[in-house]
Amino acid sequence: MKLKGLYVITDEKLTPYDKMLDMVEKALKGGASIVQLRDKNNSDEFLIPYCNQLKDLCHKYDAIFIVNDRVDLALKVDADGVHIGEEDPDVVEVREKTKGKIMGVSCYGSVERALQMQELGADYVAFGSFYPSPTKPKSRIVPKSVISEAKKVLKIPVCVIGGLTVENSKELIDLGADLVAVISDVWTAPDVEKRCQEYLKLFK
Ligand SMILES: Cc1ncc(COP(=O)(O)OP(=O)(O)O)c(N)n1
Ligand SMILES: Cc1nc(C(=O)O)sc1CCOP(=O)(O)O
Ligand SMILES: [Mg+2]
Repeated sequence: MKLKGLYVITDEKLTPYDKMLDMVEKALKGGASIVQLRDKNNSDEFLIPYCNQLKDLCHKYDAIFIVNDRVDLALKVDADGVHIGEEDPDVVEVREKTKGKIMGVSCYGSVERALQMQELGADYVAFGSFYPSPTKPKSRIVPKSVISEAKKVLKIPVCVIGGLTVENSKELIDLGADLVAVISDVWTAPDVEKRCQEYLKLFK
C-alpha cells in the first residue's frame, strides 16, 4: 500500500451503487493505489455494506481505502483512512480519533496550510483545483507553482486534484505531485482499466 500514483474517487452519479464495485475493480486492475468513497447524501447504514466491500476489494489489490468527510463512518468500517477539508470536522480531533489511520487534508492553494496540517499529523495533503472541475465547477483554480513550492518544504506526499486528465496531469507529476486524484476522467472513460493504466505510465 503506497501514497503514490493514481487516486480514484467514487461519485454518486458516475459510479452508481449498482455498478460501483465493478467499476472500482477495473480501476484497481488498471493500477489505482487509492480509492476514496465520496458520498454527500446517503446514510451510514446504506453505505456500510458498500464500504466493507470496497475495503476488501482494495486490499485484494494492495490498495488503500479512504472515506471522504465522514470520520465516524470511516471508523465504523475500519477504513484505512479519511480525507477532510476546511468544512469538515476539526483536524486535531480527527487526528485524535483516527490514530494509526491515514489522514489526508485538503489545502486548496495554500502551502502554509499544508505545513500546518503536516505538523498536526496529516499523512498527505491535497492541492486543487488545477483545472475547471466537471464534478466541482465552483472550485477555485490554483496556480501549478504551488506544487513545486510545497515539495520544497513538505515531507509528506502531495496530491493534486481538480479537472485532471491524462493529458494535463503529466505536467503536475513533473512538478512533483506524488498522487493524482481523479473523478470524471476515469469514470467517464470508455475503458476504465485502460484509462487508469494510462495514468500509471505518467509516473514512470
Ligand atoms: C484527494 C482529495 N483531495 C481533495 C478533496 C476535497 O476535499 P474537500 O475540500 O473537503 O471537499 P469535498 O470533497 O468534501 O467536497 C477530496 N475529497 N479528496
Ligand atoms: C472532490 C474535489 N475536490 C477538489 C478540490 O479542488 O479540492 S476538485 C474535486 C473534484 C474532482 O473531480 P474531477 O476529477 O471530476 O474534476
Ligand atoms: Mg470534505
